[in-house]
Amino acid sequence: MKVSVIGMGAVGTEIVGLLVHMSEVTEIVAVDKLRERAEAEIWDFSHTTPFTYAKNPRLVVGEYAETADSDIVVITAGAQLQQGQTRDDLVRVNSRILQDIIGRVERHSPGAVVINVTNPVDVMTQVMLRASSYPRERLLSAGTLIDTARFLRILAEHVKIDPKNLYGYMLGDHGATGFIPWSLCRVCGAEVDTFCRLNGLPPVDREDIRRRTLEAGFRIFERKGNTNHGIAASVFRIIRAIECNEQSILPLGVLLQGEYGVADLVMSVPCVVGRGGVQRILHHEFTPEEDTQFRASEQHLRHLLALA
Ligand SMILES: NC(=O)c1ccc[n+]([C@@H]2O[C@H](COP(=O)([O-])OP(=O)(O)OC[C@H]3O[C@@H](n4cnc5c(N)ncnc54)[C@H](O)[C@@H]3O)[C@@H](O)[C@H]2O)c1
Repeated sequence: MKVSVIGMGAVGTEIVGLLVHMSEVTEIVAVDKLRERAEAEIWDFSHTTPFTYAKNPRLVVGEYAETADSDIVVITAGAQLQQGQTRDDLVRVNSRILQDIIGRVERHSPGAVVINVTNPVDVMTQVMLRASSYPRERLLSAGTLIDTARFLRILAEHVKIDPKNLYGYMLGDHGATGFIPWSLCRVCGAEVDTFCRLNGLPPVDREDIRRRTLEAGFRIFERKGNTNHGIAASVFRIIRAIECNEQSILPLGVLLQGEYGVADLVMSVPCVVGRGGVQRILHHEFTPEEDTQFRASEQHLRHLLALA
């Protein structure tokens, strides 16, 4: 499998690291407008291969021509969030960058699955869908997978159970209007409140957990100027699901065309992910309160899209 990463900054580099050390991919191509920086990262990674037990993939730094016939293309290129900016401030500048990038990517890899990470991630994915011929199942956004990881981590601390054993998501939008559909969340098969009551734990403060989940990225950003480990692990998780045709359920940003009553908008909902990208969009009956939150996400994303 050949994976190309466009944008070798903090996030792209971390994704390449996970691919080099833990995946089965045979070729990794790195592209960045700062070519020397990408070269340095790839050379540095090449010096890990004598000591790692991974597949020793072919490592290439190149222009778009070298990405030809990629199975997966990950896009992390773009302007970085500046202190005091919201993800929403990036809309205009990143729209222009990504329209250009997706044209080049499609020219060389029309059959690839494209995973977008650049923020605001769902809106930028829709911008690229409009600027290309990729079908919605093969041009998707990392969506709320990172928010879901943060949520599960926080919930895990409350119930004192490994987060991999918990079930739940953050959905809607990777931004201020992301929400937790508690009607979907389960611990040991039980609703979270029921599990806590039966196991001597205090009930969860739902609003507090949502607030902490949404603030987690900003708290990291304030201290180190970016977030990269969690999002890179999220993208690696998507790549593995595709590579192994897992048919795992992941909350990703996908173009909704009537699902959940939403027409023509990329939003994060539970998707079945395997070979070829999003194989199915799952349907869930939200409670009235969750549905209100979902509509708030929809309105927020439509507002941002109008800025693009
Ligand atoms: N979706 C998420 O959950 C999530 C999480 C973290 C970061 N992000 C987003 O991912 C993006 C990358 O974050 P980062 O921390 O790696 O930023 P970064 O500034 O470290 O890296 C961005 C890279 O893109 C390159 N670049 C810019 N324009 C380019 C172009 N036209 N062609 C090729 N390369 C280009 C830059 O040279 C730089 O190396 C940002 O938009 C950030 O907001 C998203």
